Order: sequence, then C-alpha cells, then structure tokens
Amino acid sequence: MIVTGLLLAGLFYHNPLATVPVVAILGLLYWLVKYNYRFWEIDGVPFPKPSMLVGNLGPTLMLKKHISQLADGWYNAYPNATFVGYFKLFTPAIMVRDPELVKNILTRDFDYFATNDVVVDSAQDPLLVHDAFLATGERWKRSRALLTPSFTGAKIKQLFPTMNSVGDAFQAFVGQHVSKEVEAKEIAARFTTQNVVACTFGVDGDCFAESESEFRRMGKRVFQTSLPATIRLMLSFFLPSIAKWIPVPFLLNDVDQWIRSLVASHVQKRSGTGNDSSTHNDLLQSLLKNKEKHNISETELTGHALTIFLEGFETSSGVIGSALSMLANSPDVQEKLFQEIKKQIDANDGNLDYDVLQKIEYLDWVMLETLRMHPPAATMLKLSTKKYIMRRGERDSQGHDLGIYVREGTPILIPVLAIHMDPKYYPEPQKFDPERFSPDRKVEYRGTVFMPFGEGPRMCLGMRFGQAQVKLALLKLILNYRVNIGPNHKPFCVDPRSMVYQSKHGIRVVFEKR
Ligand code: HEM
Repeated sequence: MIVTGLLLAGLFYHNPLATVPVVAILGLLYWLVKYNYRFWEIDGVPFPKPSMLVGNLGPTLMLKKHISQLADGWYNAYPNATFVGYFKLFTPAIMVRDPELVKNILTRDFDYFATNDVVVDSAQDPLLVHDAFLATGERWKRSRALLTPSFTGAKIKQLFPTMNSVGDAFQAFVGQHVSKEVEAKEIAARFTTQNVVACTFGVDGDCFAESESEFRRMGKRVFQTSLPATIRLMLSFFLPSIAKWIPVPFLLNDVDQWIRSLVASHVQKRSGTGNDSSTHNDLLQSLLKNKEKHNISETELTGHALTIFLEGFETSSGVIGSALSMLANSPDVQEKLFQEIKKQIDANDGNLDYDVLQKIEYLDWVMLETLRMHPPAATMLKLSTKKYIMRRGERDSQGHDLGIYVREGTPILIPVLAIHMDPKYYPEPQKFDPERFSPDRKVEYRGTVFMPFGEGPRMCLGMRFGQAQVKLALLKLILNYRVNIGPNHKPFCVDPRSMVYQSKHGIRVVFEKR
C-alpha cells in the first residue's frame, strides 16, 4: 500500500493527467478483488475474513504458520458448520468439518474429488508423474494397480524375515548410543531407509554405519529442491496455472540420475545370464514380474521404485519418532507396552514373526494413538474434478437442503488433525491414551473421524508396510531399552516449512538399557 502510494505520488508530480487512468485501473482491480472475496458471503457459507491478495493463507505463505494450524483455527471458530469457506489467494476453497461429508468426499463421491491438490508435469518430472500420490486420471489408476500387489498382507508377511533382521541391526545400532542424546526421527529414518532399501532392492543400505550412507544422503536429497523449484512448488499450490509455465523439475538432477542408475544396475544384474531371478522376493522383483505383461518402460519402472523409496521411509520415521517421544513422556504406557510385548514373545518361545507382531494389541493402540495426535498428513488437500452439490444438513422453510454448488477445480481441505483432536470424538484429546482404541472403548461415529492413512480409493497404498515397520521398530527398542526425554528436548512446535506435521525442534531422547 505504502509503495503504491509513493509511486502514485511520483507519477502525479511528473504527469498529473496520467494519474487518472492509473488510479481508475487500480480502483477497479481493488473492487474486483474485494468483490471476489464476497464469494462465500453471497452463498451464505461461513468463512474467516481474507486478507487483500493472499486470501486466508498469508501466514502459511509467509512460512509463519503450518496450514494445519490455520485449519485448526477455522475448525474451532465455526463449531456448528458442516463446511467452512476460505480463499487460497483468490480461489474460493472449502474446508470440510462434518465427518459424514468427509466420508462421502473420500469414498462414495470419490469420483468428484479423485485428484490431490498438487501438480507435476510429465515433461519436467518424468519419474515423479508415476508416483501414485502425485499422479492423476488414468496414470494414477495404472500406478495404483501396478503397486497394489506389492503391499498386500501376504507380501508383507513374506518380507517380514528381511524386516526383522533390519530391526535387529537397528536395535544393535541404538545399543551403541545408550545414555547419549539422539534425535529420534533421524535414527528412525536410518532404520526405515535401511528397511525400505532391503525390501525393495534386497541389498544392505549401510544406514547404520558411522558415516552417512549414500541411501540416507539421497533420502534427504529427495525432499530437497532448488530455489526455482521451491518457487514453482509454492506457485503450484497457490497459482497452479502459472506454475505449469515454469520449466523446472522438482526432483534434483543428481537424485534423478542416482535412482535411474541404481534401478538400471539392479535390473541388469537380474537379467544377466546365469542369474536366477526367482531367488529375489523383494519389491523390485514384484514390479519386474509385471514389466513385460503391462509394458512398463524403464522410466516408469524407475518412477515406481522412487515412489516406494520416498513414500516408504519418511512418514514412518516421523511416526516412530513421535511414538518414542510420547512413550518417553508416559512411563506407565511405556512399561505396559514392554510387558505386553514380552508376554507375546515369551509365549512364542522368544521368537518374533509377522503373526506375533500382529497379535500385540497394545502395540497397535500405541501406534494408532500416536497417529491420532501426530498424523504426518495433518491436512489432506484435494481438488473437485466435476461440479458437485455439497449438502449442508440445514433446510429452508420448504425442506430443501441449503447445499451449494461446488465448481470444478475447487480446492478441498480435510482438517485431519483438527478432527482427531475434537473432544466430541476423543474426550481429553490432549491425553496420550492408547486404550481409547481398545474394542470396548471404541465408539462408532457416522462418517470418518480417524484417517491418518486417508480413506477410500486413494487411501495410503503402503499402509500395511508402514504399520509393520513402525511397530517392528517400537517393539525392538522398547523390548531392549527404556526411552527418556533428552536434556535438550524442546516441546513440540510444528515446523511451518515442512509439508509433513513435525516439530521444528526435532525430538531429543536418551535410551537406557533395560
Ligand atoms: C505410517 C506411515 C504412513 C502414513 C501415516 C501414511 C499416510 C498416507 C496418507 C495420509 C496418504 C494420502 C491418502 C489420501 O489421499 O486419501 C498416503 C498416500 C500414499 N502412501 Fe502412505 N503413509 C505411510 C506410509 C507409506 C509407505 C510405507 C508407503 C510405501 C512404501 C506409502 C505409500 C503411499 C502412496 C503410494 C500413497 C498414494 C496413494 C494414492 O494416492 O493412491 N505410504 N499415505
């Protein structure tokens, strides 16, 4: 505003006549933007007051607040609303509050909301376009269909001996750091990276070595972007129509080259003469089995391997880190977990297999309660793909629902964390209480009130794998060590720069041998 005023003053000083059309155009633009911000008022939808030009996402755009914090504020400001309007810069967008409507959007009416609100371009990112999370339309259906057989319960059971030996190595690695303060998510990421690499390529990723392994280094690089790519990422969220004109890939060039040559070398080894591919039962082999049948190109195959690598370790390591901090803060829960794990392992003559892991109910509840309070995807962002009538549940005098038409391309926000922390569904929501997931306390609600893995046809594809690795890591650690909060730990404070919901201070813990 001040800059505009100074510019106008300068213009008036040099050429008073030219000021008239400039002021008129600026006035018209101002009026248009103001009028646009009346969109929800005209439809009678409650909405927080937008700021000029940035709408309601200013604090997120300025990296001051995580989008889940904004969603939390809107959720609590309109306790009786089925849905709330907001503005993504100029675009009218909707946050859905009502669990029944959430369920309809994610399941029954999925066809209207089949796309996630992120844009990748096949020319810029030929590998990432195959990522099931980022893909759209027919390409999404294909990616989902090709990856699904790799993540069934039977396949995870088959992979479990590999996971178990990675778990043993993890436990030994933590043993070298007892009584020292460590960052929980970082050590967990070493485990999940090592595990995903072992299960995908059947090799030792060397993630427990003193110096940083190549896989761990690339695991970090895969989430880094160049400055132009960061700008494109912000634009693709806020102004997607402009973002598509910026010819910059999201994936860094060295990561692109690295994953291509890694996959190519493994494929070549397995196709070499005398090499028996039936000896491999890893995830790459599951993909290779279908390569000819489904006409999968090298690029597409590499894209799927990249998906498994990047989706496979990051969210799970965050959940393991959060669970460790919860357990460190709740010694009673930690002790009970230890007793329950020990009871089941002892009953199986000291051996661990996939069925035993599945039997430890309390371990399940600890994981689920962690996911309730710290879901990595604290908000889910979807796009409406066709015109939809969104019902409000309120009726006019003639009994008609006061629903609204949602236009194609409307961003839809599902406030996962805000719903998980609503005392209406979870009494004393701030209390870490795993037993709220026990069958005798579980309450059925109409609609969806627990969705750390999403819901419906786009629900997390690697959920079973993720759950198995989170539970395995917790089992190995709690059976052998006591975890305490570290002296330099700072209370949880969400990192506004991060896509996933995580603390900007990290999670500092100390392990002690049992
Ligand atoms: C505990 C760990 C994990 C959590 C909390 C998690 C959570 C999620 C969530 C919330 C979504 C979006 C769902 C939606 O849009 O409705 C998602 C999608 C996805 N996840 Fe996970 N995830 C985890 C682990 C994994 C693992 C280990 C893999 C693979 C190895 C994986 C692969 C995927 C893929 C491919 C998608 C996209 C699915 C689609 O759009 O069709 N995830 N995950």
